[in-house]
Amino acid sequence: MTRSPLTTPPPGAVVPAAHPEGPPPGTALGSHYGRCFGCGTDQPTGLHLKAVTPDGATVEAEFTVGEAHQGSPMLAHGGVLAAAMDEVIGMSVYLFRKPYVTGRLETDYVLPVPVGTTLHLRAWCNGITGRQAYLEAEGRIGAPDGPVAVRAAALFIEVGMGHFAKHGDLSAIATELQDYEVNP
Ligand SMILES: CCCCCCCCCCCC(=O)SCCNC(=O)CCNC(=O)[C@H](O)C(C)(C)COP(=O)(O)OP(=O)(O)OC[C@H]1O[C@@H](n2cnc3c(N)ncnc32)[C@H](O)[C@@H]1OP(=O)(O)O
Repeated sequence: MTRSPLTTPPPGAVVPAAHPEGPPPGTALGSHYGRCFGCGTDQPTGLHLKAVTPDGATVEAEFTVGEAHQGSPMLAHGGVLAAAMDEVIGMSVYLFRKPYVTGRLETDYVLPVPVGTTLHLRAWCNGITGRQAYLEAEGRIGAPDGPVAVRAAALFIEVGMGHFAKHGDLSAIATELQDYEVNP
């Protein structure tokens, strides 16, 4: 992965263990919000990521590129692929049971991804220090050990739930998402 210093964990950043109250290994991770473009089931043109955590600390997911996801004819749009990486990385950091948002997302596009391809995504944490979490993901074509098509590195910033109350609609999240403390 080609990455900038902004997404490289500094010395002293720690990779957390699975949270004791997090999902057990093998748990399917449902959608956090039905209208989410990444994982929502009520978003017709969304990515409909299907995710599982194999170990309570990382995420594996599948995303099948559809007609609605094209950039050039019958090939996935780069922004859509970045959205898939953002989503799977977001799912992985929320395993640590604190709300984070994307601060920076860097993407390497390695292979074109045709419509109809199922991308096998994997995301993991390289370290957390203070409010900053350093994460990484890859997307492989056709199988978990298929050729790498996309790689991403990200900096996520921890926020309080007040972030969503101030800037968005906390009640819409809170009604669907029971795992988080909703008081800012
Ligand atoms: C509910 C469950 C749902 C569960 C959801 C599961 C899946 C969701 C997946 C999708 C995730 C998204 O797309 S989230 C949506 C896209 N992202 C956003 O909308 C975020 C918009 N940006 C912001 O709101 C803000 O900029 C923040 C919160 C990121 C940071 O603002 P702040 O809180 O005031 O903090 P600030 O002091 O600026 O920054 C804190 C530290 O981080 C550093 N920092 C901040 N931003 C950056 C940056 N872009 N690049 C480098 N470094 C940065 C600062 O230098 C500082 O370092 P130092 O001085 O401490 O060293």
